[in-house]
Amino acid sequence: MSAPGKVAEDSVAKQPPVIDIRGVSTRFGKAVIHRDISLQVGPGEMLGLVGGSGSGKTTLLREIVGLLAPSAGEVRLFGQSVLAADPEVRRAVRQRFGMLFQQGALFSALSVYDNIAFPLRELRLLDEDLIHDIVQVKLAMAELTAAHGKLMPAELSGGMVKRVALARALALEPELLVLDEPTAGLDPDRSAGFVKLICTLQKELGFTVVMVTHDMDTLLGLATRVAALADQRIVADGTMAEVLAVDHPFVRNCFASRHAPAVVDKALR
Ligand SMILES: Nc1ncnc2c1ncn2[C@@H]1O[C@H](COP(=O)(O)OP(=O)(O)OP(=O)(O)O)[C@@H](O)[C@H]1O
Repeated sequence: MSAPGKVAEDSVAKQPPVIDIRGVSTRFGKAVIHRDISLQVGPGEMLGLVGGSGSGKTTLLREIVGLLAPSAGEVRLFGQSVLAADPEVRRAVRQRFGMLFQQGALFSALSVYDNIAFPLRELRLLDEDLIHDIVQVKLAMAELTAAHGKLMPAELSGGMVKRVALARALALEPELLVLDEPTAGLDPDRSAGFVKLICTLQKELGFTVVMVTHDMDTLLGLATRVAALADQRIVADGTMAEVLAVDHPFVRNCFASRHAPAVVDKALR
């Protein structure tokens, strides 16, 4: 008979990874973007995906959330295929992650309130009183007030747009947050504030994060693990210190920027 602690450990060990990318290859016409990529991300991890321009980072994020089918291989979220044939399975998987993509951050014709309420209304399960209460909670989580709810997206600063998009991504209490360049277009102070907000919420709510970023401060502030995409594959994957130890031209160039000393110091501390 196994000890009670052993049973608990076994059940944790059997949890499927939150993201399971298996043998993914991507082609657009003759261009090969990914070649046989496999990558698993476990609960609570915060993975930063880095790579040169055009290396296929956003494409991989689109495949993770099921917006694009890989040419070969499969992406599973929470143990289920994101492109499952059964629409009920797809819907259930869809409700377990939130995303914040660079393009189309908010619906410009809807108020802040209605943007955040949108995924809640889509469920067709909640009455308007409950939706109202949830929207207020999400506004507060994103450090916004009820008054912000009345504004239209065009009336918001860049930082506020990001916060509203984050509030909307968190509306359904996702277990996974997918972020494409979350701090792009923000000045360093706003960027640092947004990174801090995501970190605080992740500590409170425990969601898993996968993020694409070019910004070293964002990477250092958020990622507990880094994967580098180059030559159509993952050429480095691990802690920042482990990635820095990989001898690959992209890794050397990427971290040989003006930020390199800070990155190396923080990673190796
Ligand atoms: N739908 C598509 N049809 C054809 N080619 C595409 C499509 N989507 C992306 N590509 C091409 O695939 C390559 C990878 O694009 P992707 O946007 O994933 O790169 P990225 O690493 O995110 O780049 P960046 O850092 O510049 O945003 C690019 O050459 C792009 O032009």
